[in-house]
Amino acid sequence: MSIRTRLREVPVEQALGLRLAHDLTRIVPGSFKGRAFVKGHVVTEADIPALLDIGKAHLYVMELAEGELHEDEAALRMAEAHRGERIELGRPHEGKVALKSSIQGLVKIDPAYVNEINDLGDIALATVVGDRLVEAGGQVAATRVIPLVVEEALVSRVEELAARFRERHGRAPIEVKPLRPMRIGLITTGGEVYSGRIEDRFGPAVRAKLERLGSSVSEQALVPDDRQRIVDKIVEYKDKEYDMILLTGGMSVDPDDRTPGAIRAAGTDIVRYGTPMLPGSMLLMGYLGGTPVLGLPGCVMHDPHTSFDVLLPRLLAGEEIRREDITAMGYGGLYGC
Ligand SMILES: Nc1nc2c(c(=O)[nH]1)N[C@H]1C(S)=C(S)[C@@H](COP(=O)(O)OP(=O)(O)OC[C@H]3O[C@@H](n4cnc5c(N)ncnc54)[C@H](O)[C@@H]3O)O[C@H]1N2
Ligand code: MOO
Repeated sequence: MSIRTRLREVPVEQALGLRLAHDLTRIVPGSFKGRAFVKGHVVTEADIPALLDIGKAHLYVMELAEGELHEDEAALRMAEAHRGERIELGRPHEGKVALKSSIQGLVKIDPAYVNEINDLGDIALATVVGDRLVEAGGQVAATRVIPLVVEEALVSRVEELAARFRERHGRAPIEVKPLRPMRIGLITTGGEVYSGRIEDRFGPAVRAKLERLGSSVSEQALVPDDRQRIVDKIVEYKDKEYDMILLTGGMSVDPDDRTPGAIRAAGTDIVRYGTPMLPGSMLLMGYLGGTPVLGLPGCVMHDPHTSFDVLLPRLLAGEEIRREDITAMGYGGLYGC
């Protein structure tokens, strides 16, 4: 690629609307040294006296050749091509444009698409990992071109790939899904809690995780380690049409661990018992007539980043969790346990 954009020297008074070819420095001895004007800045009426003040009677301006784009415009056009619903663009800063979420939600980014764009060369598209929670105002990606000036054809190619993605998938390559407020039934198993030997600490922890994402526990039941009692409660909560049923306690290998068997016996289709993520490996994911049913292992009570915390935003965004989604959680799923 040979760039034909040229530098031209012009008197300051004739620079209105032209683009600075490089940063201009201002020095005030003892108090300031820094950039007064940034490379790529388009000169305005008000800038002219300020430029004369820092001793610039002539400037180098950039004359973009036909079919070439300045880095700021290239970044803006690419960001616009990638972005979908609930994504806002930042202003170009040092040639890069940020994509930020306008809400708390689930960020969707297609990894194959990101690779395809970066494989074009002369482009950086850096993103967070998709299918994760993003807070309102949180940055999910940033993009730029590498040289100061690029062929417009490169940006057009990005726009074509983005358009093709939209056609195939019915959505933009980068977007954020809103979370739905859900009503949740919580079943707390464990004889030690049921009998009052110890205070329930799982309930408050699960409530806090749900409320932070706009959902709430509608009802909580304490149940002893008795398979039939747990089954009955699951069926009761299904009949009450809660959006999701969560169970805590008894998820591992002790003789008193009745919860996975009870979830199965209630008629739940088990997507997977056991999740390749640490912490949270003993999590069970299933569906009972379309209602998500999860068995939550002990670490969910005290650890802020478990397999439950990864799956919850997806469930609240209304996504169905499949076996392959659980399988994929192992790569990058070691958080320390
Ligand atoms: N040999 C193995 N040991 C453990 C395994 C395993 O697979 N093999 N799994 C480990 C993992 S991972 C977890 S997590 C823990 C606990 O799993 P459970 O979900 O079965 O938890 P419990 O045994 O029911 O309880 C553990 C601990 O937490 C207290 N607890 C439970 N519920 C409440 C509550 N609502 N409020 C307060 N405290 C609660 C309970 O009394 C126990 O002290 O197992 C590992 N070990
Ligand atoms: O499932 Mo355990 O909760 O990994 O620590």
